[in-house]
Amino acid sequence: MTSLLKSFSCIDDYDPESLSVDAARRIVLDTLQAVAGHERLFIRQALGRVLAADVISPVDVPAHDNSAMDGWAVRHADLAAVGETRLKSIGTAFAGRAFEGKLGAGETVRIMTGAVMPQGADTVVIQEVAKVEEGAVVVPAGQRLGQNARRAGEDLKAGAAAIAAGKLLRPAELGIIASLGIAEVSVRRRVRVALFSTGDELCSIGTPLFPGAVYDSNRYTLWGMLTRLGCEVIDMGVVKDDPAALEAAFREAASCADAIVTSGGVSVGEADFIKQLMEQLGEVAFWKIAMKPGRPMAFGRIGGEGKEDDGAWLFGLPGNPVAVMVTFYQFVRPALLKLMGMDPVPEFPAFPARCVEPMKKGRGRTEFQRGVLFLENGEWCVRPTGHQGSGILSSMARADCFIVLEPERGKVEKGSDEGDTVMVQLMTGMV
Ligand SMILES: Nc1nc2c(c(=O)[nH]1)N[C@H]1C(S)=C(S)[C@@H](COP(=O)(O)OP(=O)(O)OC[C@H]3O[C@@H](n4cnc5c(N)ncnc54)[C@H](O)[C@@H]3O)O[C@H]1N2
Ligand code: MOO
Repeated sequence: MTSLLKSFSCIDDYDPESLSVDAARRIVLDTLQAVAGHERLFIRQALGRVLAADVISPVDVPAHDNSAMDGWAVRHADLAAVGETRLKSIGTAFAGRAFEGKLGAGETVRIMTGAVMPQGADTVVIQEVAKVEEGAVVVPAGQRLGQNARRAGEDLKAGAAAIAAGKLLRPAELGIIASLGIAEVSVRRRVRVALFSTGDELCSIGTPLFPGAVYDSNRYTLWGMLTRLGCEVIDMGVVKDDPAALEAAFREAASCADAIVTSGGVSVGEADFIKQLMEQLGEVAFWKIAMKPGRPMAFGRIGGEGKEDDGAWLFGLPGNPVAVMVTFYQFVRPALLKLMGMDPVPEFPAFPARCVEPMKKGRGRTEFQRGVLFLENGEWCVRPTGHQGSGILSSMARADCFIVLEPERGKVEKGSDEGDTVMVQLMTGMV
């Protein structure tokens, strides 16, 4: 098979036993390309999709000079530098109903917010500072030329790219596209992700637990994270720890999906077949990362004979429920954003916070603890969410951030050499 991963010379150089989080993320992002398919959608359907081509503005926005405030449209040159100026009102301009005449010397027009600036006027005096006295409009000194007037094209210029290809369409972008009078846009097609859990101990909800069994929760957290990303999810259920069943599932998934996300079976136990099958059916880029939780995570490709449009990228996530979510947010989410066509793929928003409880930390690996942020005397603080075992999913459900402890860092403790300041990655509003 022609290698899709061969262009990564770093793959020859790294020690798979200790691949850093940054290196693993770089390999994933450098390997993947956006899916090729495009479709045209009405703008409401395009929410959460990625633009496939620049949106070129056919018009200036705003289309004409207009007032930003309710008040009086004036000619700045008429205003006295000192003292008051008395002007004669000659009409009214409404939004959507322009004043047709032209301002002459000493004249003003009553103007509403959004109304087209009358010919000759260059400045708007807000009504709160002007007085109407004995039929005259009295304007105090100190008005700035051009104040409260919005210029044609100041938001977007006709002929320029209003939104670039590669942008994820959020409500602000939908509004911009609508402001151009455009009803349809070209977006990348949805990314198809096949998903299955592996493990003989897994029981699906709706069936009673047999001795030693656990309910399959990973398929639900993964379905939720994938759905919020806007992927088309192909849920293939639970696959037993059996090489033949797993091989059949991989082949089926690779024939219909762009990416496959599995949970479980990536460690070194006697029923852990994922990496082995990946080697047999495709290629493995890496399978171990210097992090906790999520150390045994496999990334590679299944099938495809070296062609981009065949086969599927595989993310073999560890079975522990917290490890699934951590590896998803750290690697799978940015990878899927890249496949969706987002350019650039954004970094996880992160900032320093003071950790209010001491934490132990092993050197040599990145740890992703779960925490809750709060403000104390104007300072962002973070409290870990209790027991941090990688099977304790409630530690994740209570959290709104990851506390990221870098590889070289030891403990977190006030007064110690390493102190109590930690980096946190904000999880709220993600995806
Ligand atoms: N000798 C070693 N043992 C383990 C190592 C190691 O390096 N050497 N790594 C540990 C780490 S770290 C992790 S993480 C796990 C990952 O193992 P697997 O990916 O093979 O996962 P499983 O063994 O299948 O399951 C682990 C754990 O998670 C539960 N699980 C699995 N799938 C689900 C699911 N869909 N829903 C809910 N819970 C699930 C499973 O029952 C296990 O308790 O390996 C360590 N061992
Ligand atoms: O990587 Mo594992 O998730 O720590 O238990």
